Amino acid sequence: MSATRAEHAKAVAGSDVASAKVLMVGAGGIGCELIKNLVLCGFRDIEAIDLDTIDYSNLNRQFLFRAAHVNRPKVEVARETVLSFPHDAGTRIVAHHGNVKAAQFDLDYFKQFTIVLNALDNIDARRHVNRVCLAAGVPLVESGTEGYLGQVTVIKKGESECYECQPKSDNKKTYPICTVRNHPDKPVHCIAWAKELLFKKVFGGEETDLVDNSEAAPAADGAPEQPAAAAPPAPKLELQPGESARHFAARVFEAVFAADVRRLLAMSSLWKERAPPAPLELAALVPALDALPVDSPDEDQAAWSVAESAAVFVGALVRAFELRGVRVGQLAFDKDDVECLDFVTAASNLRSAVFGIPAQSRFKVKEIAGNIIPAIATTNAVIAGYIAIEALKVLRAGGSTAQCASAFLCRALSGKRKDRMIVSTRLNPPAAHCFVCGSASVTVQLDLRTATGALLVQEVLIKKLAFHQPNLTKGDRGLYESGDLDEDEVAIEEAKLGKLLTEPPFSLRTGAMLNVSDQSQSLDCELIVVHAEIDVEAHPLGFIVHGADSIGVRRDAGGAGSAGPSGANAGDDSDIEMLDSAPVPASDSTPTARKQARSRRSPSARAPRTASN
Ligand SMILES: Nc1ncnc2c1ncn2[C@@H]1O[C@H](COP(=O)(O)OP(=O)(O)OP(=O)(O)O)[C@@H](O)[C@H]1O
Ligand SMILES: [Zn+2]
Repeated sequence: MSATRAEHAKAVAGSDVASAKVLMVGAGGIGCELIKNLVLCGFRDIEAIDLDTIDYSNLNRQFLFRAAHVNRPKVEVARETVLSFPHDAGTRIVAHHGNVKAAQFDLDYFKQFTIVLNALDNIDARRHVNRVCLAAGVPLVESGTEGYLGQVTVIKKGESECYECQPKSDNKKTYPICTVRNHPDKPVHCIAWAKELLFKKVFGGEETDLVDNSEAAPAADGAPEQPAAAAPPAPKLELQPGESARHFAARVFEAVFAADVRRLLAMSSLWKERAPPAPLELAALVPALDALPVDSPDEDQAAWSVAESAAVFVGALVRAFELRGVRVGQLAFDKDDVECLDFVTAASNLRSAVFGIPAQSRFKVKEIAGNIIPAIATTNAVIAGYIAIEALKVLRAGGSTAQCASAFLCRALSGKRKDRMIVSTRLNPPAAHCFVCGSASVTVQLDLRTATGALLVQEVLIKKLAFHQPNLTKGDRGLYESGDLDEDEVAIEEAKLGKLLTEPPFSLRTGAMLNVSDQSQSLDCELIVVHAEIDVEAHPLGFIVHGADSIGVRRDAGGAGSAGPSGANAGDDSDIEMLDSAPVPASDSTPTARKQARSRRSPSARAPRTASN
């Protein structure tokens, strides 16, 4: 935008803009565009929060960043670069490098803003900002992009639907852990195994058991089927002193594609109605191990043969040690890292060979394992433009959302006249069933014979319902506390997590009515705990949240009172999560699995820093 156009925008917007105090959350793809729009529109009092640092892969579209900025906090560089553009002399930008969920960004912090603009990439952070803005009564412009699709909407307490009024799917599929570990039947199960279990064990130093012994059927006398009962603990897969990388690779191969497969074969109950797996033998596939070339293969589009996969498996491990040395054991999967991708492709295809599943090309594995939906710079630019437009409407209406709309950027011409890329609709009113902006209660069904404090607090309250620091009470009895606690108090609260919900301090019975409150989100709601036998194949997390659940089925969507169980995809570590590669509708601003994982980094892991001019 030229200086003249900026002058024009300012004249149109008037003094509301110059006097507004605006908070932007996220300084990535959308945020870079947005902060530039804000400054050029004449906003003079801006604060921005982002927890990330600049990566090379951001440079193609996060245009405020250059190669020299790599590893610096995004938010600080965004501020510096944008202040090098023409701007009002009085423009003040405060950059906070930190997590928006950190204690310093509390209700009082949010209350000072005229408007908050989200430029985030994950549901968890969006839910948090949604809650704090509702409590603070500050209008929030929410946005998201995915590939060519994008969306902007405006949220204000009592006026419009909040971020959590409508069901959100995070586009992740979960696969039952037992299927992935013991009896895969799809390529994606093998890719999930290679990426989430084997890779983390070999490269990430995790002590994962690759076989689930609990699946061994009990024999007639009640003892588990052999050899599961006598099964040795999973061997550690680490390079031994004096061992060559090639021989280590061969040992890993033998452990996971032969010994583990024999362990599985011995669980005969698994193979009554399934074709049994067939162990592989490395010597038959790679006859001359010591002379094996270790280069990465050129072939990307066609699936490798089993022998080629075996060779790539060894080659990728050898190269990883040559290139990374002692850092093997602390690596995280990166789809753009050749060794990572070769290893995961080869390992998943070898596993597929064991179970008679078709092999996949490296290209396809990259797509599935890398959760790839390309980020498109133009989509971000269009959406950031719309965020600014909606923000201007709110300011002109004195903080009201009456003139605002939800805008959807579509992939093809759309709308009634089929002549628009951007379709807008009126804002929906708040949903009565929402436990966040309304006063509905939440019901959770779990098996009270086995459910622990950890299941209720960590899985239900934190992961499923997105509480940040939940406090749990029953009447005037405090059951669990989190947040601002000293070390001793933390130890006391942590000890409760191992307790059964039927035991003190919980002492819950079916139908118990609890209160959950979270000061960091200024949210409280009623939680009803109901005992039920949970079908763990259908609900691998071990609970069902439903009833007046904003992430279950809507009551007003036909199933009065019969809200169905919510999806089992709220970030469960006991299942394997993979992003479905299918594109999502524009109405769903979703994150990638990687991004969600990043948002779960604790605030303290990245100490907030502040810079201002
Ligand atoms: N809890 C949070 N607090 C502060 N900032 C956050 C939080 N969660 C996400 N963000 C920031 O939101 C921004 C989202 O932008 P975007 O998705 O374009 O970034 P990106 O992850 O670098 O892009 P890509 O994933 O496409 O490479 C990121 O810069 C990220 O750091
Ligand atoms: Zn709501």
